[in-house]
Amino acid sequence: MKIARDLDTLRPLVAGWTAAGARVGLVTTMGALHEGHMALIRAAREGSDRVVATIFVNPTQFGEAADLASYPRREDADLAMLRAAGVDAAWLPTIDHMYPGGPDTFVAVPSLEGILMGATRPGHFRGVATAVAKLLNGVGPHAAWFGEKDFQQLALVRKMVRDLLMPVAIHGVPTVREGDGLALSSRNARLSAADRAAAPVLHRALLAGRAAVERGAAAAAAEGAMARVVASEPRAALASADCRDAATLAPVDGRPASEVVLLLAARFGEVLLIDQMTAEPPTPEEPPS
Ligand SMILES: Nc1ncnc2c1ncn2[C@@H]1O[C@H](COP(=O)(O)OP(=O)(O)OP(=O)(O)O)[C@@H](O)[C@H]1O
Ligand SMILES: CC(C)(CO)[C@@H](O)C(=O)[O-]
Ligand code: BAL
Repeated sequence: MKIARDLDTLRPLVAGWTAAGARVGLVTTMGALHEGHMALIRAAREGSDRVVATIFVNPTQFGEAADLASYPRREDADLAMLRAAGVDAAWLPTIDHMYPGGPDTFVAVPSLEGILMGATRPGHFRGVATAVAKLLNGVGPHAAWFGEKDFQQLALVRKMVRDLLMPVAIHGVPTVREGDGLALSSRNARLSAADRAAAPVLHRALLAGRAAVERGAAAAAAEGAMARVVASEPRAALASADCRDAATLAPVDGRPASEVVLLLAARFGEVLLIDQMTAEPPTPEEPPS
């Protein structure tokens, strides 16, 4: 596996592969890798001839300096995991390479960046869109893979790529979970033992929300069902519980007519965890013929 820190190293490598007819796939990460990231790498390997993985803790998507400072960094272990997973090149850009002269030019997706998690973390998605645009431009892949756990991020990246006519396919990968249902996340390592034991309440709440949607309940009732399950866990502080149209993230009035996504965010101590699940409403009864 090649390791590149600047574009002068990365670009000739990718250009050589592309010239030889290889399809180059991309997986972007912020490091502290786990099995969720490995699922993205496996999907990228299946859909590409060469895979580039990036590790970059992007400062412009962090609101609180403390969150950025405490973000886990484990470069040696991460590189060993990428190598073992068959990644062809790891790109670890420096802050100066990503933001020469400091952050100035940004990519905005106003319809998606201020809602849901964007309301809880102002500025976060502008930073994500900007970093992803730069990583896509740096590598020039035929396709890139993102986790459904960060559902709003995936929707935002799809929209940005469509709106900016970027020649890349965006693929979603289902959320990888621990045996007790907790979605794998780099942030889980920051949970106390008691909060770690409490955190699977998010998954149970999503299952309750999905059951409500599948019974034909209104979106507000599914949101209420999720909120009640989270409230039953004293260590969890609910940040948001939403039932939205899965394709557009628009609010749903009354009973959903098509696939929805249930989105949950809750704090366990200082740690904000998110999770999501899609759900299909029951098909309406066929009118008698
Ligand atoms: N459990 C998971 N299953 C599938 N994909 C995941 C999972 N966790 C993260 N990903 C995906 O991995 C990519 C890189 O995410 P990132 O490096 O921020 O990891 P993370 O564990 O989500 O970290 P954080 O704690 O900041 O949320 C994103 O596309 C993200 O959606
Ligand atoms: C997509 C991403 C790499 C942008 O910094 C980050 O938000 C992440 O790891 O999910
Ligand atoms: N996985 C999303 C990155 C973040 O929370 O900043």
